[in-house]
Amino acid sequence: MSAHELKVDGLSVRYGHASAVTDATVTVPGGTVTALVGPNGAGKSSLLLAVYGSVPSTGKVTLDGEEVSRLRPAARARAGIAIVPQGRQLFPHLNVADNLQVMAELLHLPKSAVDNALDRFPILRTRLRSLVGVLSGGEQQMLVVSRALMGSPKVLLLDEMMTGLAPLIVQELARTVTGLAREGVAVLLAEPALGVLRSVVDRGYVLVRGEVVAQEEDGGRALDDAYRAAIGVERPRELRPTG
Ligand SMILES: Nc1ncnc2c1ncn2[C@@H]1O[C@H](COP(=O)(O)OP(=O)(O)OP(=O)(O)O)[C@@H](O)[C@H]1O
Repeated sequence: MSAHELKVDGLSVRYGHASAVTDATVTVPGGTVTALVGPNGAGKSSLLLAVYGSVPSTGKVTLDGEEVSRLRPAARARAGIAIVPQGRQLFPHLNVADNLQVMAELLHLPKSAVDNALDRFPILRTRLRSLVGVLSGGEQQMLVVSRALMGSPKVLLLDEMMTGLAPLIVQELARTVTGLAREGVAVLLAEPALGVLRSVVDRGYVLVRGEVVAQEEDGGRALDDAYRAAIGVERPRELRPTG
């Protein structure tokens, strides 16, 4: 698969008179995991939602050189942009299969798409008829990722995907995300702290008060340092290089 590329150029999001994102320029090349880090309220979700088209914005979003900024969310999804939203946004009173079916219909996919979506996380096959509300947090997140992957997206936006999950689940999801990036998907993950994701992140941006204040190309550890410098927090002693 060839590598895809998402470009966000001069993107701004306003809610009434309040500015959530100001003139953000971010590139997400396929083949790498790109992170967007910033404190709570920095505008990470707003930027991701604007790329997906579910909040209004100004600026330009292009996917593989084609402008998608004027498309509605369903059309952007069909163009290849997928999102794992913060808070998951599943239908808790529908079962696993029906939650996937809803996305299959949105993307105009054949019935077999539901079955294919389960290949990444086989444990979900054993839960097909379970109501989503009774799944564990980890299973729900696997379902959200499976749902996002149904249309074989070119761009995957992940909003605080790891929050509140057990370390083993985080590792499994991180492996999946890295694999997708290596397949050429342009992966952008937003987190308020990288934590264990430091080791899977290749490059990224620091967002503070809606503005991109730093860009880092040298991996998650360097991005973490840039983030700490931007918000004026020192790295804990155990994370500092020795010697
Ligand atoms: N629907 C909305 N209406 C009005 N203001 C909003 C709305 N959504 C977000 N905001 C405001 O926009 C700013 C950016 O919020 P956003 O959720 O994008 O940040 P974030 O970095 O994702 O934060 P968090 O990590 O807490 O989700 C915040 O000041 C927030 O209060």
